[in-house]
Amino acid sequence: MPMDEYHDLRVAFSGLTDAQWLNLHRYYELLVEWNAHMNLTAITEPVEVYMKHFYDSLLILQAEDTRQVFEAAQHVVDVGTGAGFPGLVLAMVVQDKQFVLVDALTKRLKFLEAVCTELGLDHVELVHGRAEDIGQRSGFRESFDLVVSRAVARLSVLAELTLPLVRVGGWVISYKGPSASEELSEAQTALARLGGKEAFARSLELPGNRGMRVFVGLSKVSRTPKQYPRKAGTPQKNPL
Ligand SMILES: C[S@@+](CC[C@H](N)C(=O)[O-])C[C@H]1O[C@@H](n2cnc3c(N)ncnc32)[C@H](O)[C@@H]1O
Repeated sequence: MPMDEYHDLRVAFSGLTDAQWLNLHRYYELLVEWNAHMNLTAITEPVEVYMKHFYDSLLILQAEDTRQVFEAAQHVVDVGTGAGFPGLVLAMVVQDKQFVLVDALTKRLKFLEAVCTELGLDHVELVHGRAEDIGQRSGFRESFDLVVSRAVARLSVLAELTLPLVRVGGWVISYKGPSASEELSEAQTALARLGGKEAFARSLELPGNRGMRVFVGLSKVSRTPKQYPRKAGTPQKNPL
């Protein structure tokens, strides 16, 4: 990486310790290495990975309302984490919480396992499965303080994949883009049925014209009725 780009990145990530910075670097190397034989990310150029995956994942720590929710949470789950965004990046810089990373694809979990083992991230649990099934499982259902999720489904569907996992009083923070307000109006029935309530939509710019991140915060105000989530595939085929 050219020195000026390295310098700009170091400034963008200046809140990190040297150890965290080195861990992110190793994560980057493993991501690109594994990506050569499996589909983990379309973005591989170093600065773009750092900004669009790592920096974006950590943006939740920057706005006041999202940071407060995140800091108050002890037990966090990332639904549809893929190659670890945002959950694994957050776990690399925050050691005093328990993180669960869920994904439906085994091969992505294998990659995450390799990263966690090499970097000694023993506060991260990897769970293979569909959110619809995990949301009905005891030990997972209504047991998390916070669900985070990026690029998994529209809010009307995502609400059914995430709200059943959250305890009453907990939160879902979804990493959305400019379609957030449209998705929110489409999701009102789902929120009402699942015990969720729209609490905030916070927009932040990614540096260098890389687009806008809109965090949608949903609070869990009442228990989710037992029939939700419905069986795997139904939320997507027939959104509430
Ligand atoms: C487009 S990728 C996004 C990955 C990552 N969150 C990111 O932002 O780069 C969507 C991921 O969600 C997972 N996924 C989709 N539906 C799911 C479900 N119902 N339960 C668990 N994982 C799911 C997919 O396997 C995939 O890894």
